[in-house]
Amino acid sequence: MTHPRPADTGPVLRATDVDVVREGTHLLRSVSIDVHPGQHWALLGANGAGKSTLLNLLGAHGHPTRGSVEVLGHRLGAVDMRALRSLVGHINPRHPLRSPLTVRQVVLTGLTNTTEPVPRWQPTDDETTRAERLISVLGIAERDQARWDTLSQGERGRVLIARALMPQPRLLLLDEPATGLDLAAREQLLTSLDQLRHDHPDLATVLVTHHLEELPTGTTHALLLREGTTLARGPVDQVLTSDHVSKCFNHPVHLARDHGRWHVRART
Ligand SMILES: Nc1ncnc2c1ncn2[C@@H]1O[C@H](COP(=O)(O)OP(=O)(O)OP(=O)(O)O)[C@@H](O)[C@H]1O
Repeated sequence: MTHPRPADTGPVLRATDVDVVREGTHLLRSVSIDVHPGQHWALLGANGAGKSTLLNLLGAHGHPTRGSVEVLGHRLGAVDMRALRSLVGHINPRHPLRSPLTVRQVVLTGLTNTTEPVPRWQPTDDETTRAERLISVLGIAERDQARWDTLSQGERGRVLIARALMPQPRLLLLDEPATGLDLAAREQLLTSLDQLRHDHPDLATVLVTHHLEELPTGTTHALLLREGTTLARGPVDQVLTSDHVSKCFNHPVHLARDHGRWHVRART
């Protein structure tokens, strides 16, 4: 086993002909994806299509049954998975924090990769400035000193994105980040994601959702999964068509894009 260091060139993610079989069932079948710096992928599919299964592989949380997965240039199976995971910004929506930390303290725990602050550890001035900048980009600057247990679900989601970005990962994985948010919170989150992508042009992201309305305007590519197989994959305007989305969700829909955002309605 080697200790991984992020490779500087090539795709940040490469999955090639991946199968995942659990208890005799194919959860993924021959799925491939290459994600390069600066690309922002949407992973779409109906309930049970295999999105979370694929995202877990891409975040080095599991191994494929067949095929290969390379994360930041390191092939799963040949590196220390825990160390590799620490290089990927992966957000756990059920962040298991118990103590009443402030927004800023939670964001800073992204540097120590711990839930609670490490005793006697102090951030440098640069690290504190970066935390402040991320808190501002994520639109939660007024809540900087608010305690975690007083935050709304939408605010917590944005704190966790800022936390995941503290170690300056080259890859950010987002699993349904807008689930449960009200209209304003969802729109603030999407604006923040677009701002983030603008500020960090080399950052790559993969975002899972079933709702096309929840895609940020900066989405560049999409992979549509249906029953564990790839229905379409590539640049977003080629993949997100009414025909593909109707097949993906097994329901006739009309898809439109307006001011960079997508809207879906049932076809009559
Ligand atoms: N360990 C397992 N053993 C057997 N089947 C599993 C296992 N884990 C997941 N599944 C099944 O695999 C399928 C894909 O699950 P997955 O969570 O990846 O789908 P998803 O696209 O993320 O779905 P959702 O949109 O509902 O979150 C589902 O039918 C699920 O029930």
